[in-house]
Amino acid sequence: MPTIIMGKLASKIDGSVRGKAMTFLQKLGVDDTTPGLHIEPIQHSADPRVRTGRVDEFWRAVMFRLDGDGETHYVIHGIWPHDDAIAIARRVCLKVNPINGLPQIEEIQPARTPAPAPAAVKTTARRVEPLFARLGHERTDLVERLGLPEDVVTHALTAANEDAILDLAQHHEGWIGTILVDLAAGDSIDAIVQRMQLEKASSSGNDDADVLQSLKRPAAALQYAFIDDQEELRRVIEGGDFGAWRIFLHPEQRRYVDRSYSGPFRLSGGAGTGKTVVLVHRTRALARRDPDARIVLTTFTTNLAEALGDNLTQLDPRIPQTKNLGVPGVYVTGVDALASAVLRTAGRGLAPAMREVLGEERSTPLTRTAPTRWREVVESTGTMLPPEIANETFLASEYAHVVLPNKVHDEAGYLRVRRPGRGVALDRARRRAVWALVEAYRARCRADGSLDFTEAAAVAAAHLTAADAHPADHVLVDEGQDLSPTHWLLLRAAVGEHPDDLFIADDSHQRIYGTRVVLGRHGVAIVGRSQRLTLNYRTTAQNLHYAMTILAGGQYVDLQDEPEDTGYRSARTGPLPVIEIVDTLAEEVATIVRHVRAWIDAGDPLENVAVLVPDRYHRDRVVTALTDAGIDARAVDRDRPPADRVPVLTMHRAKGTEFPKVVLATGKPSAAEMERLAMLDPSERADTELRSRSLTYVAATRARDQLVVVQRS
Ligand SMILES: Nc1ncnc2c1ncn2[C@@H]1O[C@H](COP(=O)(O)OP(=O)(O)OP(=O)(O)O)[C@@H](O)[C@H]1O
Repeated sequence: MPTIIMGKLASKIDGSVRGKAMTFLQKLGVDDTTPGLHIEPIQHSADPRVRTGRVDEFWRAVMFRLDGDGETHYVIHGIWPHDDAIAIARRVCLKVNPINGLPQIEEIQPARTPAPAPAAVKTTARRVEPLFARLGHERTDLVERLGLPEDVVTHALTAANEDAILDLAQHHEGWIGTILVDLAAGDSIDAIVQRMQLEKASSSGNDDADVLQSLKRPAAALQYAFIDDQEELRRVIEGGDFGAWRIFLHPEQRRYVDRSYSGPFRLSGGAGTGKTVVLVHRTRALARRDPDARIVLTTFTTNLAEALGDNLTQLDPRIPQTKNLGVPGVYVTGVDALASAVLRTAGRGLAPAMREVLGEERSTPLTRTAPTRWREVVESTGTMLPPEIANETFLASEYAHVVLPNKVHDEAGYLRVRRPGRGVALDRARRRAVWALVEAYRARCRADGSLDFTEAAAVAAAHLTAADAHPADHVLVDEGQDLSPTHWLLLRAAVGEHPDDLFIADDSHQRIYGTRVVLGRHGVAIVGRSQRLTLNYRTTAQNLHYAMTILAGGQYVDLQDEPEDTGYRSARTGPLPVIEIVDTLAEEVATIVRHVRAWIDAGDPLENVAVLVPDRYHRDRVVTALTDAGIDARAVDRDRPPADRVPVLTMHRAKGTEFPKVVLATGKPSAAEMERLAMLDPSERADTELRSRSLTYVAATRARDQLVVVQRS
C-alpha cells in the first residue's frame, strides 16, 4: 500500500473539492493502480518522479512518486484545475538541499508569480541600510550555512525592514519562510542551524531514498506530514489552514513533544506561540508511548480545560479521555476540579489531612467557601490594621502564599513563619492582628463546614502525600502562571518524582488571576529545564506589536523569579490595529456596533467577529445593542462560543480563545474600583496594575487578523 506524504500547500484545498480530494487520496493510499485514478507521468517534466492524478473531470493532483524503504510513497504537492496542474507538474522538481539536508521544491522554468519586490530602500537624504546588512547577515552565510536559495537571498538582502522580510516569508511555505522570520528577528546563524537541526546531506547513491530521508528530518515536519491512516488523512483535509497545528509542527515544537525530561520541565512563550499545541501533542505522545499511563492534563479554569479536551479530540479521537482520576487514559480537568476529585475519593479519610493543614476539620469539605468571605470578616471585625493590610486582596494572598503552604495553625506559628516574596512587611503587632483575622475567617468556614479553593488544594495535596498515593504518571499544565502555591503542592503530590512527571506551559505576561508564584518554593524544581517558544502563529506582526506596547515598562517576573523575556515575533502580516478613543459608554457601544456591522456587511461569518469587554455588565449591554441593531449576538459565559452568532466575552473569559476579527473595549475602572486600588499597599497596587495590563494583552492577542481597540478617554 502506498504511503501518502501530505505537503502543507496541498492541505489548503479549495473547499469545493475537499470531498473528492479525500476520496482520491483514500483510494491512492490503498492502491495506486485503482482504475479512475489515472496516475500518470508527464512528458518532458523537469522531475521524472512527478505524477498527476485525476481528482475529477476538472481537478488534477500533482505528486512526486518515491520508491524507497520497500514501498511506494506519494508526496502530494497540490491540487489544481487541469491545465494549471499540467503546467506546474512540468516545471516542479523535488530535491534535497545539499547544505541543510531538507526537502526543497524547485521550479525549473520559473513561470510562477514572482514574490513581490520587498519594500524599496528609501533613497531620500540619508540612505537606509537594508535590514540584513544592519543585522550583519551576509550572502555567503545565508547560502552556504543555511542553504537558502540564491534568488530568495537576493530579495532578502535588499529588504528595508522587518515588514518587507515578513512579506517575502509569506511567499515561502515551510523552512525557507521560517528561517527568514528568524533572521529578521535578529537570531544568529548558529542559533538557527541548531534550532532547525540543519545538517549537510550525505548521498546514499539512491535519489529516492535520499529524498525520503530528508522528508523525515525534524524541520521537514513544518511542511510535510507522513499520513498514518485514513482517519488522519480526513483530519488533514478537513482541517485546512486552521487545522495546520495538528499536522505541521515546528521542529522546536516537535522537540518538546517527543523529548524525555529527567524531572519537571517548563515551556514558556508569549501569547500564540503554540504552547497549548505542544501540550496537546505531548499528551498524545505520552498516551501512545504507554497506553496504561494515567495522564492528567490540567489548567486554571473549567472552560480552559474543556477547550484542551476539545483540542485533544480534534488531534486524535483515538486517545482515550477518562472522567476518573487514577485510571489509564487522559483526565482533562480544571485544577480546582482536580482537588475536588481527590477530596471526593478520599471521603472520610480526609480528616487527618484537614488537621495537618488547618489544625481542625471541616464538616462539608466538598462545599466551597463564598469568595466574599474575607470582605465579610474585615467588615465585621474591629481591627487595628490599616486599610492597605485589612483588605481582601492582601489577606487572601497572605493566606494562600504563607499560611496554607506552611500549614500554620496558630498565632505562635504565624509569628515565626518566613514570608519570602511578600511585598508588605509586617512587624510583630501587625502579624498578631493579621492572625486574628485569619482565625475569624477560619471560624466562619468551620461554622458552615466549607473549604475555600486554596484550602481544598492544600488538603488534597496533604492527603495524597500522607497516603503516598500518586494518581497520575504524568501531569501536564497549561496557563501555569495563574496557579496558586497550593495548586502546585497538589500537582506535585499527584505525580511521583520521576522522568516526565510534570510539564508546565506558562507565560507570566498573561497572569490575570493570583499573585505571582516562585515554583522552587513549592516543591517544583525546574532549574536548568526551562525553554521558551518565540514564534507567534496566531497574531499578525501588527497586532502583536500593539499588544507588546501594552506590556512595555512593566516589571514581569517568571515562575523561576527571573525577569520575563519579551522577544518574540510573528510570521504573519495584516492591517494595523484601529484605535478608537471615545468619551462615554454610549459612544463605546455605538463604536463597537459600527465595526461589527462593517465586518459583517463585508461578508464575515458572524462567529469570526468577537467582541471583548471588561465585565459582564458591559457584555450584556453590548449583546443588547448588537441585537437591537439586527446582529445575532450571544454572551459567552460557561458555554463554548456559539456558531452563527457574534460572541461577546469578558476579557477573562476570552483567555484561551482566538477569533479572526476582534473589537476590544478596554473600559475604564469604576469609582469603587479606583477607591479599592487606592487603599492597597503600593506593592499590591503595582501587582494589580501589572495584572490589569496583562488582561488587556491577553485580550488583544486573541485577534488573528484584525483588531479594533475602543478606549475610554
Ligand atoms: N505548528 C503550527 N502550525 C500552524 N499553526 C500553529 C502551529 N502551532 C500553533 N499554531 C496555531 O497558533 C495558534 C496559537 O497556538 P496556541 O493556542 O497553542 O498558543 P499558546 O502559546 O498556547 O497561546 P496563548 O498563550 O495565547 O493561549 C493556534 O491557532 C494554533 O492552532
